[in-house]
Amino acid sequence: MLRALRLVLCGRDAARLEKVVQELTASSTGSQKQTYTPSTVIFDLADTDTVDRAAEEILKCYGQVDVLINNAGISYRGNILDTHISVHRDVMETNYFGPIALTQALLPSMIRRRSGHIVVISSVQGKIAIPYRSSYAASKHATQAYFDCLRAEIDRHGIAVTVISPGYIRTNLSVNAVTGDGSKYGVLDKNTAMGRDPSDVAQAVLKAVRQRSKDVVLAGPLPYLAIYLRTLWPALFFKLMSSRARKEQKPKDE
Ligand SMILES: NC(=O)C1=CN([C@@H]2O[C@H](COP(=O)(O)OP(=O)(O)OC[C@H]3O[C@@H](n4cnc5c(N)ncnc54)[C@H](OP(=O)(O)O)[C@@H]3O)[C@@H](O)[C@H]2O)C=CC1
Ligand SMILES: CCCCCCCCCCCCCCCC(=O)OCC(=O)COP(=O)(O)O
Repeated sequence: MLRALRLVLCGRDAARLEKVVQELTASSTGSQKQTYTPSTVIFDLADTDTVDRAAEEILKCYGQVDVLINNAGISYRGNILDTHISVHRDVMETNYFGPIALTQALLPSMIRRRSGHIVVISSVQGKIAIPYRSSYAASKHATQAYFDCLRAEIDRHGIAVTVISPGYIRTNLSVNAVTGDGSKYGVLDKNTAMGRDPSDVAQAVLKAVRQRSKDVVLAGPLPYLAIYLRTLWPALFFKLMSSRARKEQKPKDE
């Protein structure tokens, strides 16, 4: 039996979301799957005061949320000595407080239905911390911890939690990253440009949802090794990270 897909796309840029709606509508024309025209809800995830209202709007679209995918995020480039505390707060608002506020606002309706699936796109940097990424790695470690706690707490209500930890993906993440003074980094890093195709990552996320996986690392052998090293041989991992920090040292560090 064909199941109709009902999407609610959320973001802070109405025009950009509208473009996605048009692309999805055009790509589903003539396909086998029956797809509703996606709905949109516009809000800034970093403004946690607006998240409750956004959650109400999301629920009004189709009356329920089966799968919540927390994907929005922002990265950071900088050394800690030059980073204003407000930058750490801003990154935490988008990457941590926003997703947890939205999740908590939608949870009661899932618990009432004893059904639902919460997905969060974390990062390999939710499992290991690398130099010059302090705010970002901290926000992703916090994300990992919160959603691991949540999984344990809501399992008995029949709700699944999936944490996805990708390595580099070919997107605008590095271009949109903030620096220590809050300005935009604006550079497409080589690692990002050579990262995985976003649609491959999206397919892997859908597979994880279908399999109700709890924790998925989508990365190559080196990040995997680094994750194991951090647990099994932390002294070596810390040494490698110090050496990496020295090599990447920016003039302002000196
Ligand atoms: N690219 C990579 O190498 C990796 C990415 N990830 C994670 O993947 C997720 C998606 O990032 P990616 O697509 O790569 O990066 P992009 O910068 O290309 O996209 C980030 C998305 O997040 C949205 N966003 C950012 N801040 C807010 C906000 N305050 N409110 C609403 N939406 C917001 C952006 O919307 P807008 O267009 O309005 O700015 C944009 O759609 C992030 O959580 C990131 O940490 C994880 C590992 C690797
Ligand atoms: C003797 C054994 C040697 C083993 C060497 C292990 C050490 C190798 C370090 C590998 C570090 C991998 C970092 C991967 C980072 C990553 O994939 O991050 C994903 C992102 O979220 C990207 O965000 P960014 O803003 O940093 O582009």
